[in-house]
Amino acid sequence: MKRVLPPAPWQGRNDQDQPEHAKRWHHQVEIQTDAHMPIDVTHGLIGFCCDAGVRRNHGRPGAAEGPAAFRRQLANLACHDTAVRLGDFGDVIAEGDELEAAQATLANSVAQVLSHTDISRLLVVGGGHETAWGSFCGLYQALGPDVRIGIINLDAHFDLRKPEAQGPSSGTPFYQIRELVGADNFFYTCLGVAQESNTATLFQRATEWGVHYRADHEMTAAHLPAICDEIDAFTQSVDALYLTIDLDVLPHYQAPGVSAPASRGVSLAVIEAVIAQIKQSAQHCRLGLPLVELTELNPSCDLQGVTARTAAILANALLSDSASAGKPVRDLTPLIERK
Ligand SMILES: N=CN[C@@H](CCC(=O)O)C(=O)O
Ligand SMILES: [Mn+2]
Ligand SMILES: [Mn+2]
Repeated sequence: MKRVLPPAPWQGRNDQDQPEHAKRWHHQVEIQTDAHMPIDVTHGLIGFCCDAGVRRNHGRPGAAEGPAAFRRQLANLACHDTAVRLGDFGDVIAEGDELEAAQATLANSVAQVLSHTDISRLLVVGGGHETAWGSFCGLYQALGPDVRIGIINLDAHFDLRKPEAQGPSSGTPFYQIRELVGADNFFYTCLGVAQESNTATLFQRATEWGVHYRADHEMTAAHLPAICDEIDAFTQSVDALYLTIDLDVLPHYQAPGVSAPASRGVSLAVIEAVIAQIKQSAQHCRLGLPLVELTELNPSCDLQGVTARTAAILANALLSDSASAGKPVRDLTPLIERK
């Protein structure tokens, strides 16, 4: 198991017309070339190159290539928040079926970056949703067991499967997290659940475990005021937020490049509004939103890079404060009457 520097340089357009006002993300990136040399950045990025979790969950492999496709798309997006300096801390690469070792390396990398840098937010990109187990363990390691971590998962799936004989997979991370933190410290909300993609067993488990969830058809613009209130209430019961986004929460035409594309899905506009609300609510949370994540990007199933580009657009919203998705939800929904 290893952690390596980004395999390809960050490249993009260099506009000659007033270049100081023509910044793109590749201009804002600093690569950590020496693990012992601190870099002066505001945000961080770690890639997780892993197919083992999806393979064990009987899905379509290809997520190991996600971080590279993501970097290529983010590099050329215009960056309007030039205060952002994004530190690229490289990729954790899983070899073969060595899932648990790769997750442990990811956890150590996340904990190291969160504990030894001054960044306000770390983005983990890649893998199937088994990434969440590594990321969460890193956050838990960095914050300590007494900190109540609220998990917000935007996903068509609960991912509350009990690990089977072959071990954990992309379908088990939140089951594993509850085992780690204990029932009383498990604060989990799952938004965008597709009824036909989760068995009755999983719905029953979610209900018994007090998981707050919303179905995909309850995630429209008309539902945003209620969703915002729920996010606010959830945030008030925890010390820190961890937002994980499984790209299969989006409709298949917005995110075809995932293992399990959604027929219905939640629109990008609603996902962006939810992100904006989470960022706003996190300001009232003692430890904010230190960790965000984008999973299940599978370039081998993608069409014209649309899923990678969608992931990059979401990253722009997660990491920058001047993207349209950074505006308070209430400003984005002036026509919706609040209850
Ligand atoms: N992370 C993915 N989880 C889903 C995959 C479903 C599928 O492949 O159809 C799950 O295990 O339920
Ligand atoms: Mn998932
Ligand atoms: Mn999913």
